[in-house]
Amino acid sequence: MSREIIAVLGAGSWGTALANVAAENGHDVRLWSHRAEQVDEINETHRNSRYLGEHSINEGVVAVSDMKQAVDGADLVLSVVPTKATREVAQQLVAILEETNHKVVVMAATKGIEPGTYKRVSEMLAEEIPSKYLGGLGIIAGPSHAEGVIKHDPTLVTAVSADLTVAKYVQGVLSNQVFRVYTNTDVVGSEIGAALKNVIAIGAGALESLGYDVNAKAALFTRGLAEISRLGQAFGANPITFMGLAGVGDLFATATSVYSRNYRAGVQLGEGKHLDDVVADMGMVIEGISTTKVAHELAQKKHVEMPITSAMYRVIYDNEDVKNVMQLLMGRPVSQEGK
Ligand SMILES: NC(=O)c1ccc[n+]([C@@H]2O[C@H](COP(=O)([O-])OP(=O)(O)OC[C@H]3O[C@@H](n4cnc5c(N)ncnc54)[C@H](O)[C@@H]3O)[C@@H](O)[C@H]2O)c1
Ligand SMILES: O=P(O)(O)OC[C@H](O)CO
Repeated sequence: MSREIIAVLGAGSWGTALANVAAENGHDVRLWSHRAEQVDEINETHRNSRYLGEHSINEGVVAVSDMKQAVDGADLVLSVVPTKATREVAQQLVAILEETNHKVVVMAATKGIEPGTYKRVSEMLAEEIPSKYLGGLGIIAGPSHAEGVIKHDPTLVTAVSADLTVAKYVQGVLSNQVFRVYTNTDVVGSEIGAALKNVIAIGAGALESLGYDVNAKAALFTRGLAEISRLGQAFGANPITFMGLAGVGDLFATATSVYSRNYRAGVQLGEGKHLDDVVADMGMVIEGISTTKVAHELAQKKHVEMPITSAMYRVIYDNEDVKNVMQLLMGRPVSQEGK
Protein backbone atom coordinates (compact mmCIF):
# COMPACT_ATOMS: atom_id res chain seq x y z
CA MET A 1 0.00 0.00 0.00
CA SER A 2 1.36 3.42 -0.96
CA ARG A 3 1.67 6.23 1.59
CA GLU A 4 -1.73 7.91 1.52
CA ILE A 5 -2.64 11.38 2.71
CA ILE A 6 -5.44 11.02 5.22
CA ALA A 7 -7.53 13.81 6.72
CA VAL A 8 -9.38 12.87 9.89
CA LEU A 9 -12.16 15.32 10.70
CA GLY A 10 -12.95 15.31 14.40
CA ALA A 11 -10.39 14.81 17.17
CA GLY A 12 -12.56 13.15 19.79
CA SER A 13 -11.82 9.66 21.04
CA TRP A 14 -12.59 7.83 17.83
CA GLY A 15 -11.08 10.33 15.38
CA THR A 16 -7.85 10.33 17.38
CA ALA A 17 -7.72 6.53 17.64
CA LEU A 18 -8.32 6.11 13.89
CA ALA A 19 -5.71 8.76 13.09
CA ASN A 20 -3.30 6.80 15.28
CA VAL A 21 -3.97 3.56 13.38
CA ALA A 22 -3.37 5.31 10.05
CA ALA A 23 -0.15 6.94 11.27
CA GLU A 24 1.13 3.63 12.65
CA ASN A 25 0.56 2.23 9.15
CA GLY A 26 2.93 4.88 7.80
CA HIS A 27 0.41 7.24 6.20
CA ASP A 28 0.56 11.04 6.21
CA VAL A 29 -2.15 11.84 8.75
CA ARG A 30 -3.68 15.23 9.47
CA LEU A 31 -6.14 15.32 12.35
CA TRP A 32 -8.48 18.30 12.24
CA SER A 33 -9.98 19.70 15.42
CA HIS A 34 -12.06 22.83 15.78
CA ARG A 35 -10.47 23.38 19.18
CA ALA A 36 -7.08 25.14 19.04
CA GLU A 37 -6.00 24.02 22.51
CA GLN A 38 -6.52 20.40 21.53
CA VAL A 39 -4.39 20.85 18.42
CA ASP A 40 -1.57 22.26 20.54
CA GLU A 41 -1.81 19.46 23.08
CA ILE A 42 -1.70 16.74 20.41
CA ASN A 43 1.26 18.27 18.57
CA GLU A 44 3.25 19.17 21.65
CA THR A 45 2.61 16.25 23.99
CA HIS A 46 1.26 13.55 21.63
CA ARG A 47 -1.68 13.08 23.96
CA ASN A 48 -5.37 13.96 23.71
CA SER A 49 -5.99 13.89 27.43
CA ARG A 50 -9.63 14.88 27.51
CA TYR A 51 -10.59 11.92 25.33
CA LEU A 52 -7.83 9.34 25.67
CA GLY A 53 -6.15 10.15 28.95
CA GLU A 54 -2.46 9.29 29.13
CA HIS A 55 -2.35 7.13 26.01
CA SER A 56 0.29 8.39 23.63
CA ILE A 57 -0.49 9.17 20.02
CA ASN A 58 1.89 8.31 17.18
CA GLU A 59 4.08 11.28 16.31
CA GLY A 60 3.03 10.90 12.67
CA VAL A 61 -0.38 12.34 13.58
CA VAL A 62 -0.26 16.08 12.87
CA ALA A 63 -3.17 18.00 14.37
CA VAL A 64 -4.42 21.11 12.56
CA SER A 65 -7.11 23.66 13.31
CA ASP A 66 -7.45 24.81 9.71
CA MET A 67 -9.46 22.18 7.85
CA LYS A 68 -7.85 23.17 4.56
CA GLN A 69 -4.45 22.11 5.88
CA ALA A 70 -5.93 18.69 6.60
CA VAL A 71 -7.86 18.22 3.38
CA ASP A 72 -5.55 19.79 0.77
CA GLY A 73 -4.22 16.92 -1.35
CA ALA A 74 -5.88 14.25 0.79
CA ASP A 75 -6.68 10.87 -0.74
CA LEU A 76 -8.99 9.78 2.04
CA VAL A 77 -11.17 11.78 4.44
CA LEU A 78 -12.48 10.12 7.60
CA SER A 79 -15.47 11.97 9.02
CA VAL A 80 -15.52 11.25 12.75
CA VAL A 81 -17.71 13.91 14.30
CA PRO A 82 -21.03 13.22 16.06
CA THR A 83 -24.09 12.72 13.86
CA LYS A 84 -25.43 16.16 14.70
CA ALA A 85 -22.22 17.84 13.43
CA THR A 86 -21.95 15.78 10.24
CA ARG A 87 -23.68 18.16 7.83
CA GLU A 88 -21.92 21.25 9.17
CA VAL A 89 -18.51 19.61 8.86
CA ALA A 90 -19.35 18.21 5.41
CA GLN A 91 -20.28 21.72 4.25
CA GLN A 92 -16.89 23.00 5.41
CA LEU A 93 -15.25 20.12 3.57
CA VAL A 94 -17.12 20.93 0.36
CA ALA A 95 -16.04 24.59 0.50
CA ILE A 96 -12.42 23.39 0.58
CA LEU A 97 -12.90 20.81 -2.19
CA GLU A 98 -14.39 23.57 -4.35
CA GLU A 99 -11.20 25.57 -3.83
CA THR A 100 -8.74 22.72 -4.28
CA ASN A 101 -10.92 21.07 -6.94
CA HIS A 102 -10.00 17.49 -6.18
CA LYS A 103 -11.75 14.22 -5.46
CA VAL A 104 -11.49 12.36 -2.18
CA VAL A 105 -12.75 9.09 -0.80
CA VAL A 106 -14.96 9.91 2.19
CA MET A 107 -15.63 7.37 4.93
CA ALA A 108 -17.80 8.17 7.95
CA ALA A 109 -17.01 6.49 11.25
CA THR A 110 -20.01 8.12 12.91
CA LYS A 111 -22.82 5.93 14.27
CA GLY A 112 -26.20 7.57 14.20
CA ILE A 113 -29.28 8.61 12.21
CA GLU A 114 -30.33 12.21 11.68
CA PRO A 115 -33.42 13.23 13.69
CA GLY A 116 -36.31 14.54 11.62
CA THR A 117 -34.96 13.47 8.21
CA TYR A 118 -34.13 9.88 9.31
CA LYS A 119 -31.09 10.01 7.05
CA ARG A 120 -28.21 7.66 7.69
CA VAL A 121 -24.78 9.31 7.98
CA SER A 122 -23.68 8.26 4.49
CA GLU A 123 -26.94 9.63 3.09
CA MET A 124 -26.26 12.99 4.72
CA LEU A 125 -22.77 13.03 3.24
CA ALA A 126 -24.07 12.08 -0.21
CA GLU A 127 -26.52 14.97 0.00
CA GLU A 128 -23.87 17.47 1.08
CA ILE A 129 -20.88 16.48 -1.05
CA PRO A 130 -21.31 16.85 -4.83
CA SER A 131 -20.46 13.59 -6.62
CA LYS A 132 -17.77 15.36 -8.68
CA TYR A 133 -15.71 15.59 -5.47
CA LEU A 134 -16.38 12.05 -4.29
CA GLY A 135 -13.88 9.36 -5.24
CA GLY A 136 -15.93 6.98 -3.12
CA LEU A 137 -18.21 6.99 -0.10
CA GLY A 138 -18.77 4.59 2.74
CA ILE A 139 -18.61 3.98 6.44
CA ILE A 140 -16.47 2.22 9.03
CA ALA A 141 -18.35 0.18 11.61
CA GLY A 142 -17.80 -2.67 14.04
CA PRO A 143 -16.87 -3.31 17.67
CA SER A 144 -14.13 -0.77 18.27
CA HIS A 145 -13.87 1.24 21.43
CA ALA A 146 -11.27 3.94 20.92
CA GLU A 147 -9.83 3.10 24.35
CA GLY A 148 -9.10 -0.45 23.15
CA VAL A 149 -7.76 0.56 19.74
CA ILE A 150 -5.29 3.09 21.17
CA LYS A 151 -3.80 0.40 23.42
CA HIS A 152 -3.57 -2.09 20.53
CA ASP A 153 -6.23 -4.45 21.76
CA PRO A 154 -6.87 -6.70 18.72
CA THR A 155 -9.83 -5.11 16.95
CA LEU A 156 -11.95 -5.99 13.93
CA VAL A 157 -13.93 -3.43 11.99
CA THR A 158 -15.66 -3.40 8.64
CA ALA A 159 -15.18 -0.93 5.79
CA VAL A 160 -18.53 -0.66 4.05
CA SER A 161 -19.28 0.84 0.68
CA ALA A 162 -21.69 0.01 -2.10
CA ASP A 163 -18.55 0.06 -4.23
CA LEU A 164 -16.39 -2.89 -3.11
CA THR A 165 -13.28 -1.26 -4.63
CA VAL A 166 -13.66 1.62 -2.19
CA ALA A 167 -14.16 -0.72 0.78
CA LYS A 168 -11.05 -2.69 -0.27
CA TYR A 169 -9.03 0.50 -0.60
CA VAL A 170 -9.90 1.50 2.98
CA GLN A 171 -9.21 -2.07 4.14
CA GLY A 172 -5.71 -1.77 2.67
CA VAL A 173 -5.09 1.64 4.21
CA LEU A 174 -6.14 0.81 7.76
CA SER A 175 -5.41 -2.90 8.30
CA ASN A 176 -2.50 -4.00 10.43
CA GLN A 177 -1.59 -6.78 12.87
CA VAL A 178 -3.88 -5.48 15.61
CA PHE A 179 -6.52 -3.69 13.54
CA ARG A 180 -8.12 -6.04 11.04
CA VAL A 181 -10.49 -4.53 8.52
CA TYR A 182 -13.14 -6.60 6.73
CA THR A 183 -15.24 -5.33 3.84
CA ASN A 184 -18.98 -5.27 3.30
CA THR A 185 -21.23 -3.75 0.63
CA ASP A 186 -24.40 -3.58 2.74
CA VAL A 187 -24.34 0.09 3.68
CA VAL A 188 -27.98 0.20 4.86
CA GLY A 189 -27.67 -2.79 7.20
CA SER A 190 -24.28 -1.73 8.54
CA GLU A 191 -25.41 1.80 9.33
CA ILE A 192 -28.65 0.65 10.95
CA GLY A 193 -26.77 -1.94 13.02
CA ALA A 194 -24.10 0.59 14.03
CA ALA A 195 -26.63 3.21 15.09
CA LEU A 196 -29.23 1.05 16.80
CA LYS A 197 -26.90 -1.06 18.91
CA ASN A 198 -26.49 2.08 21.02
CA VAL A 199 -30.16 1.93 22.04
CA ILE A 200 -29.72 -1.63 23.30
CA ALA A 201 -26.45 -0.66 25.03
CA ILE A 202 -28.32 1.99 27.03
CA GLY A 203 -30.81 -0.75 27.94
CA ALA A 204 -27.99 -3.05 29.05
CA GLY A 205 -26.67 -0.34 31.34
CA ALA A 206 -30.14 0.14 32.77
CA LEU A 207 -30.40 -3.61 33.50
CA GLU A 208 -27.01 -3.46 35.21
CA SER A 209 -28.27 -0.66 37.44
CA LEU A 210 -31.11 -2.92 38.57
CA GLY A 211 -28.68 -5.71 39.41
CA TYR A 212 -30.06 -8.09 36.79
CA ASP A 213 -27.77 -10.93 35.83
CA VAL A 214 -26.65 -12.57 32.62
CA ASN A 215 -30.00 -14.16 31.66
CA ALA A 216 -31.65 -10.76 31.46
CA LYS A 217 -28.74 -9.32 29.49
CA ALA A 218 -28.68 -12.23 27.03
CA ALA A 219 -32.44 -11.77 26.57
CA LEU A 220 -31.96 -8.07 25.87
CA PHE A 221 -29.13 -8.65 23.35
CA THR A 222 -30.98 -11.40 21.51
CA ARG A 223 -34.36 -9.71 21.27
CA GLY A 224 -32.71 -6.34 20.74
CA LEU A 225 -30.79 -7.69 17.77
CA ALA A 226 -34.00 -9.26 16.45
CA GLU A 227 -35.73 -5.89 16.36
CA ILE A 228 -32.70 -4.10 14.86
CA SER A 229 -32.67 -6.75 12.16
CA ARG A 230 -36.43 -6.33 11.53
CA LEU A 231 -36.05 -2.59 11.09
CA GLY A 232 -32.99 -3.05 8.88
CA GLN A 233 -34.81 -5.50 6.64
CA ALA A 234 -37.69 -3.04 6.30
CA PHE A 235 -35.10 -0.74 4.71
CA GLY A 236 -33.72 -3.47 2.45
CA ALA A 237 -30.73 -4.53 4.58
CA ASN A 238 -29.18 -7.98 4.21
CA PRO A 239 -30.16 -9.91 7.39
CA ILE A 240 -26.70 -11.55 7.46
CA THR A 241 -25.18 -8.14 8.18
CA PHE A 242 -26.72 -8.24 11.66
CA MET A 243 -24.78 -11.45 12.39
CA GLY A 244 -21.55 -9.61 11.59
CA LEU A 245 -19.27 -6.93 12.96
CA ALA A 246 -21.70 -4.04 12.48
CA GLY A 247 -24.48 -6.10 14.08
CA VAL A 248 -23.97 -8.59 16.87
CA GLY A 249 -20.26 -7.72 17.12
CA ASP A 250 -20.77 -4.08 17.94
CA LEU A 251 -23.87 -4.79 20.00
CA PHE A 252 -21.86 -7.13 22.21
CA ALA A 253 -18.94 -4.71 22.59
CA THR A 254 -21.06 -1.68 23.34
CA ALA A 255 -23.60 -3.34 25.59
CA THR A 256 -21.00 -5.04 27.78
CA SER A 257 -18.29 -2.44 28.10
CA VAL A 258 -17.61 0.15 30.74
CA TYR A 259 -15.85 2.12 27.98
CA SER A 260 -19.20 2.62 26.25
CA ARG A 261 -20.74 6.02 26.79
CA ASN A 262 -24.12 4.53 25.88
CA TYR A 263 -23.84 1.70 28.40
CA ARG A 264 -22.67 4.08 31.12
CA ALA A 265 -25.52 6.47 30.32
CA GLY A 266 -27.93 3.54 30.75
CA VAL A 267 -26.49 2.70 34.16
CA GLN A 268 -26.91 6.31 35.28
CA LEU A 269 -30.44 6.64 33.88
CA GLY A 270 -31.37 3.39 35.61
CA GLU A 271 -30.04 4.81 38.87
CA GLY A 272 -32.44 7.72 38.45
CA LYS A 273 -30.00 10.40 37.28
CA HIS A 274 -31.68 13.10 35.19
CA LEU A 275 -31.03 12.86 31.43
CA ASP A 276 -29.63 16.40 31.23
CA ASP A 277 -27.11 15.60 33.97
CA VAL A 278 -26.12 12.31 32.32
CA VAL A 279 -25.40 14.13 29.04
CA ALA A 280 -23.62 17.06 30.67
CA ASP A 281 -21.43 14.90 32.91
CA MET A 282 -20.40 12.53 30.10
CA GLY A 283 -18.80 15.39 28.12
CA MET A 284 -18.66 13.14 25.05
CA VAL A 285 -21.31 12.21 22.55
CA ILE A 286 -23.93 9.63 23.63
CA GLU A 287 -25.41 8.86 20.20
CA GLY A 288 -27.98 6.39 21.54
CA ILE A 289 -30.01 9.11 23.28
CA SER A 290 -31.02 10.70 20.00
CA THR A 291 -31.03 7.36 18.12
CA THR A 292 -33.60 5.95 20.56
CA LYS A 293 -36.09 8.65 19.54
CA VAL A 294 -35.29 8.27 15.84
CA ALA A 295 -35.61 4.47 16.01
CA HIS A 296 -38.86 4.67 17.97
CA GLU A 297 -40.32 6.97 15.30
CA LEU A 298 -38.99 4.83 12.45
CA ALA A 299 -40.57 1.73 13.97
CA GLN A 300 -43.94 3.48 13.91
CA LYS A 301 -43.48 4.84 10.39
CA LYS A 302 -42.39 1.45 9.03
CA HIS A 303 -44.86 -0.58 11.18
CA VAL A 304 -42.01 -2.62 12.62
CA GLU A 305 -42.48 -4.11 16.05
CA MET A 306 -39.68 -2.78 18.30
CA PRO A 307 -40.84 -3.21 21.89
CA ILE A 308 -37.42 -2.80 23.51
CA THR A 309 -36.67 0.37 21.58
CA SER A 310 -40.07 1.77 22.54
CA ALA A 311 -39.45 0.83 26.17
CA MET A 312 -36.12 2.65 26.07
CA TYR A 313 -37.85 5.64 24.51
CA ARG A 314 -40.22 5.79 27.48
CA VAL A 315 -37.36 5.47 29.97
CA ILE A 316 -35.32 8.23 28.32
CA TYR A 317 -38.01 10.65 27.18
CA ASP A 318 -40.99 9.97 29.47
CA ASN A 319 -38.97 9.33 32.61
CA GLU A 320 -40.55 5.90 33.05
CA ASP A 321 -39.06 3.63 35.65
CA VAL A 322 -36.78 0.92 34.23
CA LYS A 323 -38.27 -1.74 36.47
CA ASN A 324 -41.78 -0.91 35.24
CA VAL A 325 -40.89 -1.08 31.56
CA MET A 326 -39.03 -4.33 32.21
CA GLN A 327 -42.17 -5.80 33.79
CA LEU A 328 -44.27 -4.61 30.85
CA LEU A 329 -41.85 -6.20 28.38
CA MET A 330 -41.92 -9.49 30.31
CA GLY A 331 -45.71 -9.37 30.48
CA ARG A 332 -46.24 -9.08 26.72
CA PRO A 333 -48.20 -11.92 25.08
CA VAL A 334 -45.87 -14.86 24.53
CA SER A 335 -44.86 -15.33 20.92
CA GLN A 336 -42.85 -17.30 18.39
CA GLU A 337 -39.17 -16.78 17.64
CA GLY A 338 -37.99 -15.94 14.14
CA LYS A 339 -40.87 -13.61 13.31
N1 LIG B 1 -15.44 6.55 20.86
C1 LIG B 1 -15.47 5.39 20.25
O1 LIG B 1 -14.91 4.42 20.75
C2 LIG B 1 -16.21 5.24 18.95
C3 LIG B 1 -16.00 4.08 18.20
C4 LIG B 1 -16.69 3.92 17.00
C5 LIG B 1 -17.54 4.92 16.56
N2 LIG B 1 -17.70 6.03 17.30
C6 LIG B 1 -18.59 7.06 16.75
O2 LIG B 1 -17.80 8.13 16.28
C7 LIG B 1 -18.51 9.37 16.41
C8 LIG B 1 -17.64 10.34 17.19
O3 LIG B 1 -17.48 9.78 18.46
P1 LIG B 1 -16.32 10.14 19.46
O4 LIG B 1 -16.29 9.06 20.46
O5 LIG B 1 -15.05 10.48 18.78
O6 LIG B 1 -16.99 11.44 20.11
P2 LIG B 1 -16.36 12.44 21.13
O7 LIG B 1 -17.45 13.06 21.88
O8 LIG B 1 -15.23 11.76 21.83
O9 LIG B 1 -15.68 13.53 20.16
C9 LIG B 1 -16.41 14.24 19.20
C10 LIG B 1 -15.46 15.22 18.53
O10 LIG B 1 -16.19 15.95 17.56
C11 LIG B 1 -15.94 17.32 17.75
N3 LIG B 1 -17.08 18.10 17.31
C12 LIG B 1 -18.33 18.11 17.84
N4 LIG B 1 -19.10 18.97 17.16
C13 LIG B 1 -18.32 19.50 16.19
C14 LIG B 1 -18.54 20.45 15.15
N5 LIG B 1 -19.73 21.03 14.98
N6 LIG B 1 -17.51 20.77 14.35
C15 LIG B 1 -16.31 20.18 14.51
N7 LIG B 1 -16.03 19.26 15.45
C16 LIG B 1 -17.04 18.93 16.27
C17 LIG B 1 -15.70 17.47 19.25
O11 LIG B 1 -14.98 18.65 19.52
C18 LIG B 1 -14.87 16.22 19.52
O12 LIG B 1 -13.53 16.45 19.22
C19 LIG B 1 -19.82 9.02 17.11
O13 LIG B 1 -20.83 8.90 16.15
C20 LIG B 1 -19.55 7.67 17.76
O14 LIG B 1 -20.71 6.89 17.88
C21 LIG B 1 -17.05 6.23 18.48
O1 LIG C 1 -18.80 4.62 23.60
P1 LIG C 1 -19.97 4.33 22.72
O2 LIG C 1 -21.14 3.79 23.48
O3 LIG C 1 -20.32 5.51 21.85
O4 LIG C 1 -19.54 3.14 21.73
C1 LIG C 1 -18.39 3.27 20.97
C2 LIG C 1 -18.37 2.34 19.77
O5 LIG C 1 -19.50 2.52 18.95
C3 LIG C 1 -18.12 0.91 20.10
O6 LIG C 1 -17.93 0.16 18.91
